[in-house]
Amino acid sequence: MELLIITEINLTQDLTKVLEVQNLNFSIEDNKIVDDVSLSLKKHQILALLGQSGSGKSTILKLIAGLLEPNSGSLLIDSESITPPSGKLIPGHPKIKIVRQDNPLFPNISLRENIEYELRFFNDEYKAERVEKLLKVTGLKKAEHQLPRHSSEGEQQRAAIARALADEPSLLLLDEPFSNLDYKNKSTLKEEVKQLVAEENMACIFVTHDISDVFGTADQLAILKKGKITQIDEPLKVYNYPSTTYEASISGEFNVFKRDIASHLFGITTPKKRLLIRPEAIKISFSGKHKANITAVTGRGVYKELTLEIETETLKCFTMETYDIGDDVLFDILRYADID
Ligand SMILES: Nc1ncnc2c1ncn2[C@@H]1O[C@H](COP(=O)(O)OP(=O)(O)OP(=O)(O)O)[C@@H](O)[C@H]1O
Repeated sequence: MELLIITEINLTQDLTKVLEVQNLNFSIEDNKIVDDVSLSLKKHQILALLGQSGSGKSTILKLIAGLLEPNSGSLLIDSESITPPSGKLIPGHPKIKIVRQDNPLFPNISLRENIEYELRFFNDEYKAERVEKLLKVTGLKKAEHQLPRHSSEGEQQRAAIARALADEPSLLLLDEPFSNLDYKNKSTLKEEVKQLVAEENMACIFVTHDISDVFGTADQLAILKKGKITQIDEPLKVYNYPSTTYEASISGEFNVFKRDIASHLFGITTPKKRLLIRPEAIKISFSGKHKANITAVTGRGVYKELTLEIETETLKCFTMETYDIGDDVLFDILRYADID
């Protein structure tokens, strides 16, 4: 009978769930820094945390890593409760690794030796095999004997990630892993992180200020405001259908119109107070339904931002085509979001 009950419990457990955060709260004196945060992550999933500076992104990572003790809430890793750091000699859970910008590599040993150091308690055979694999997947084989100070920012960042992965964690936490990298290094590292998360059978949370880091990398995007998650969903859903102008402004540019104006100008009836339109959702074409006049053209690198005037309203859109101030254009609205 007892055996039967245990089997039933195991069957209801989601074995792919790596992390479960429930109602996490953290304050410093009266200042609420993390406010009732809940989230969960399965194996192979990547979650991005995006929010204004000071919205609590790094603090959430530190709480999950066990570097800070929450005031309340619970954390489960691989369905096991994590003990908060108080009284522990080494804080944190061995299956959770965090890479922060302020925990640099050991300066006087090579990138390879930095990774090997994490594996010092393992036997030589496993150590050699693991280091080789990590050097390969992080693209560091050529740079393995370099000292950190003789290595590029990208190589140092990759070595810090490889070092964190040495001991096969279930969850990798990355605090702003892509900042300070040039475009090429950034896209390489983003691809490597995705590959590592899949190959190493783990989950990952990364913090960023830049929405472009999120697309193509993260499966889920959480927007933070004053310590609270205000929206969490697939990145494109958050981008195309932000809940409020806060989520919209954190993730890009937008146009917003009051309900009656939207109905009058575009014939769109929103059930909410306002209509939000991303500049990319406006398509200029000869068969467009709406007519506007171009009042400004601003260069934005490879594309241009056009300001369109319709009656007394203006609306911004992006284009790769050449237009001049004063041109009349026809356009369609491909997508919009209803917001309060
Ligand atoms: N040790 C501390 N003492 C007092 N306030 C703190 C401490 N650590 C963090 N804070 C405050 O908590 C808030 C959240 O900080 P946190 O570093 O988590 O934000 P963040 O979203 O990661 O910001 P950024 O994007 O600028 O790195 C900030 O207002 C910060 O000033």
